[in-house]
Amino acid sequence: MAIKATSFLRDGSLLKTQCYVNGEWVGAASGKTFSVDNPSTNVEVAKCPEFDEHDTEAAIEQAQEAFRSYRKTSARTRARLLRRWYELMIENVEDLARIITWENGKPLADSRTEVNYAASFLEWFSEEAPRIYGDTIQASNANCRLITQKEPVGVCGLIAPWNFPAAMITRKAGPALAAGCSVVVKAPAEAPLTALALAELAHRAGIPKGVVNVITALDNTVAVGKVLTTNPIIKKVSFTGSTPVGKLLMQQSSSTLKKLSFELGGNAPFIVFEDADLDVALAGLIASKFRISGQTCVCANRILVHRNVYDKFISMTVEAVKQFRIGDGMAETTTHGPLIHGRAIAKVEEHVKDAVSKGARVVHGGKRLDLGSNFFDITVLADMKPGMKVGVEETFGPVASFYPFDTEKEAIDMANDSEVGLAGYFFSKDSSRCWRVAEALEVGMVGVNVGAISDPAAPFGGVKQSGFGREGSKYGIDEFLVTKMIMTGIQ
Ligand SMILES: NC(=O)c1ccc[n+]([C@@H]2O[C@H](COP(=O)([O-])OP(=O)(O)OC[C@H]3O[C@@H](n4cnc5c(N)ncnc54)[C@H](O)[C@@H]3O)[C@@H](O)[C@H]2O)c1
Ligand SMILES: O=CCCC(=O)O
Repeated sequence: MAIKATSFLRDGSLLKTQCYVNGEWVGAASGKTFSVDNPSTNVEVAKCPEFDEHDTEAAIEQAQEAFRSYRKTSARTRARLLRRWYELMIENVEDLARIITWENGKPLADSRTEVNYAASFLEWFSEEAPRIYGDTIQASNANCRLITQKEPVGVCGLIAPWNFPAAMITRKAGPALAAGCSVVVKAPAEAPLTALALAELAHRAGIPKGVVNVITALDNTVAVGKVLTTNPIIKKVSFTGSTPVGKLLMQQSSSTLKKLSFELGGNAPFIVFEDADLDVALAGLIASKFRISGQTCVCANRILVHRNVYDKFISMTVEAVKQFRIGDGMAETTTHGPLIHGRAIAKVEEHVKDAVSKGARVVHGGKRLDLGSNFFDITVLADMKPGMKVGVEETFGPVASFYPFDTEKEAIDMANDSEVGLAGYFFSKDSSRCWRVAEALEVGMVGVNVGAISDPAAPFGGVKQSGFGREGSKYGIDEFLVTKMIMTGIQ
């Protein structure tokens, strides 16, 4: 039974439960809906439309129509629209944060941080929009003049995950709109209300109808994804999510050779050298490992600690996690909330059991909590060994697993022993080592003596099976642009 949100939102009209297509709020043609549940309580918070292939195709066609005129707007106009969208997010931080916590479960403080982070991508790309440049090139033929100009790639399909239901959308929609593209956003089924609230703010910001479209689906996710990756109108797919789904979408997108950027899963190494400042390393670990209970792609997943400081650093970690307050994300005192759903809990539980069965030691936590079906205790595992599932797969939960090492080479080899390469962190006071290790790590992003690396100014993305393309930064807009060469013959 859906609960009324107006009781805890200042502006109840931000809670939208229909899809946003061509500037209008619409349901699925079939009338079907799916339910969105609060992970803290498992209580249904809303129902959203179950879009199917036909609904999706209609949204894509509207986006195509909008693209024809939007691509011709001036960069300054697009900058102002994005700026206004940004300002509206900032004016509504509290309501947006509450919607995130309601459907995603993360503590309110984390949700507020996410809204500010998400808005920062709109601000950043409002500033990038007027700074799209081409080149003047010396043609080989003296009778020709050669320039390049950047053009918007076209209608984009944006597919985002539930763990950052605001930021993973603005990090794509911001550069897409700045470049002059229109978008069809497939909101995550677990947390679609945030995306719909963002659409409402885009509407209020005056973004022309059809430029931003937000659609929802649960059971039809695969069918909707198939349309977004095969429909010839879509020229670009930007996907953030797991590596297995990324592989499927890449295969599907090959049928029409779409431009792609894929932000996929991670398995971040976090190395603490003997010469590290352990207090700094601990602060970095708490920020990296336990942010939204370990459900981020850049979470430390394998904590490699020099044997001489191994026991001490584990004790320090246990003392720190004892201060956490696990509970319903809506309570201001909560520091760590539930996991997103039962499948996430089952995976964490399986990883812990697997590690223990192969000789790992549970130093803290290790089990479900009696707070609701989606709560798992903050867990610290010691004596980890290669081959345990925690080290091989992305756990995506509150499990800190510690591996001892003896030499720098051993640490680097262990860190690089992964199919994926998104983020990596290490802590050391030796500046030569800092350069050596930063350059040796096979990842797209390195945190040196820092555990929080997310910044709209920084290029975010991975190598290996963590995907390709960069979001944020001066590079993020290129993902939504194509280069046109114009050669002019002169008489
Ligand atoms: N690299 C990054 O920037 C980044 C950021 C956040 C999350 N992630 C990754 O995302 C994963 C967690 O998110 P998730 O559980 O939502 O991932 P997921 O891959 O299951 O889903 C991501 C999105 O894709 C949709 N989806 C799933 N199957 C689809 C299909 N066949 N066609 C079209 N869409 C489909 C989902 O509904 C969701 O909207 C983790 O692996 C995490 O590391 C990566
Ligand atoms: O989950 C991955 C994204 C996290 C971030 O951008 O900080």
